Amino acid sequence: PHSNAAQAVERNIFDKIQNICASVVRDLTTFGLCVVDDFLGHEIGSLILEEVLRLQKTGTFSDGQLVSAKTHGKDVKTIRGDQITWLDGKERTCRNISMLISIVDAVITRASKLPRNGKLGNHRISGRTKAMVACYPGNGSHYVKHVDNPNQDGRLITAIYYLNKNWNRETDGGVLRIFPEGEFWRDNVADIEPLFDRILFFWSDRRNPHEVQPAFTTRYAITLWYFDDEERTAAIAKYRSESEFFLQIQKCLHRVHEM
Ligand SMILES: O=C(O)CCC(=O)Nc1cc2ccccc2cn1
Ligand SMILES: [Mn+2]
Repeated sequence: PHSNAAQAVERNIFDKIQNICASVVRDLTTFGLCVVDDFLGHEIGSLILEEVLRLQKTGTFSDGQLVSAKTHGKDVKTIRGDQITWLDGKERTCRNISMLISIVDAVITRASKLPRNGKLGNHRISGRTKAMVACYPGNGSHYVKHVDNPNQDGRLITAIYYLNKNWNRETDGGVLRIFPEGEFWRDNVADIEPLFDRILFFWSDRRNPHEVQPAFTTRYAITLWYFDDEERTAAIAKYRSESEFFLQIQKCLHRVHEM
């Protein structure tokens, strides 16, 4: 049996998760996005940051794709964009990142099962991608405006956990600018600073085009994408039939060459 103190802590965490789920449902339904600050607390956030820094030191990050920085329309130099690595959360060396993943899983699962769960009510969520750990080197690297899931690949919600202590948008840049569609926003944008221990949820589809503005300090984030069951199943079936189709074409072409 737990001590009273442990029971109090457990109840506190449970209440916290309940409140977060309620705000995820309310804010996704009303604004198409939801920001939660002080998600895990300073100690756990710092442990996660340490693991990410260790991953970077051990060179598991891929080299970020090259992006050309344009000035007055001329390609002045190609700079490295974000460096990324994918984790399934079972790695022994990333226990704290694994804990983050299971907590976000719990929040999304519970939010999608709450009664009166708004627009989440139309979806069954039972899967997600691996966790993508991203690092912007801070050399002015940015991410061009895009939609995460423009063509129904199954991804419903993007969840991004930020790890950047003492971030100052004036000097460090790196703001995530979302151009949400929907009545509430009209022509306004949502500028999200990548603050330490902040988590952001938003619909992954065309409702939320977004860009990362040039970052001038190293900028870390961990992203998870959650699948809508139906859309994901359809996307896999479509992918299978398309690759079948291309295999058939290849065989025909191959036969033509042999003739
Ligand atoms: O770091 C942020 O604030 C968000 C950055 C961001 O949008 N990253 C991102 C990264 C992606 C990598 C591969 C495929 C699609 C992707 C879509 N979005
Ligand atoms: Mn994106």
